[in-house]
Amino acid sequence: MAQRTRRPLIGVTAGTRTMMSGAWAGHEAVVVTEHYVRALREAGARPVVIAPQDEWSEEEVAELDGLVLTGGTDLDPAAWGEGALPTDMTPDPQRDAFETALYRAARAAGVPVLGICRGLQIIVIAEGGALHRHLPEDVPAHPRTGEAPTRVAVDIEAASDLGLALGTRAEVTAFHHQGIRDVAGDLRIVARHASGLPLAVEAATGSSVVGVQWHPEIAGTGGEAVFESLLTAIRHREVSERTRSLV
Ligand SMILES: N[C@@H](CCC(=O)NCCCC(=O)O)C(=O)O
Repeated sequence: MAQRTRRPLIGVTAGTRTMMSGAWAGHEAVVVTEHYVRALREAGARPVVIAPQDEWSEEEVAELDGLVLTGGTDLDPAAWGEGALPTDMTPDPQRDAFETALYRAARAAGVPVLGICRGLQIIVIAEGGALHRHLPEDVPAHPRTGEAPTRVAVDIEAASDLGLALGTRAEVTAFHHQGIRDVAGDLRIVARHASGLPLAVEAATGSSVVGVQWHPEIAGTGGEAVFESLLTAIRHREVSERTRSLV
């Protein structure tokens, strides 16, 4: 086993899917694409998959160095006071509640958070915001990104962690049919598409929170800098905690 220093421990959330074949057909499986694990490993981190069937205490979340909220199905619109629509993907309220609790515990503990696609939407709703339910109807000027992974251009605030990581304009891979309608709480919009649709948020104060509507974990899409930015936030936290303990 290679001798190495302790890599930052980053929790990676997951969804569930029913096994379709084999001895365990009909049983639930924990699912996360390997892209997230590979992207974190290549950034020098130690990814640990967090099963949505589990329950983590605030103390256990505080043991993490970072948290990545991953992509997946639509959120339950009841969370922001709306009803079901025919365009909705089947929500997973248990996963919604679990990831929202993880996010809140991470924020309380000062653990840096990166939200990707659905993960960004979990952050927006947890902070009191709301989502467009079906972009082809709600923002017709926005490219159709719900049918297949699609390359789109995004304009990024220079004075933001994402701006430092990616510059003020980037081409990214998007795969979503819902999007940010309103942000609230401690979030600020730091990136938009030319259609006007917000595509990324960051926390205005406190520990690092970055949420992107696109998929930086997909290899060859230029997303590495987003994961390096998470690792930088983790290092900054370690240094500030070490400095605080010396005072
Ligand atoms: N359902 C929401 C979020 C879309 C999303 O997270 N897509 C990625 C799915 C693949 C993965 O698991 O990463 C929407 O459509 O807006």
